[in-house]
Amino acid sequence: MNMDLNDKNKSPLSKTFSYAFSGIVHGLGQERNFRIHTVAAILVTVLSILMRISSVEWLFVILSIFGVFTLELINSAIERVVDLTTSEYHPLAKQAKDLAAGAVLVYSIMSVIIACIIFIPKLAHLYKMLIQ
Ligand SMILES: Nc1ncnc2c1ncn2[C@@H]1O[C@H](COP(=O)(O)OP(=O)(O)OP(=O)(O)O)[C@@H](O)[C@H]1O
Repeated sequence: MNMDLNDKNKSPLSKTFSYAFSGIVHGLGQERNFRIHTVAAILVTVLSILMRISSVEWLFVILSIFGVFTLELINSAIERVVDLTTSEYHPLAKQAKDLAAGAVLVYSIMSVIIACIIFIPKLAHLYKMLIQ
């Protein structure tokens, strides 16, 4: 409630940004999966720089990284809404959480496929050069 009073002087746009930003910070702080995605994103970014990937490849890497983060945030939001609705076991609560988790998994699988398409040929080429 105090936060709402303090925020009265802010413009609606800056409020929107600050709420969205606090959601991201909360996700990073509270969600284990979010931290795993952050480590993976840093590793992929470093590998992309080292491998000097093309602009088009960067677009796919960026879409993969931001897509997983976005879906993970939506998944966390759905988990909280479900928990707010019921603390009892309910088949629909299970379906809602499993569907949201499934969405993250589907996108993560796509991201891994993209990473394989981009990096396996480059790593194979590097390996060939090293053993020659
Ligand atoms: N109220 C509920 N009713 C029925 N099943 C539930 C309920 N809450 C959770 N579950 C089941 O337990 C699983 C784990 O739920 P939980 O809320 O612990 O999320 P989680 O998988 O730990 O998510 P994360 O690791 O991202 O925090 C859900 O995917 C769902 O199958």
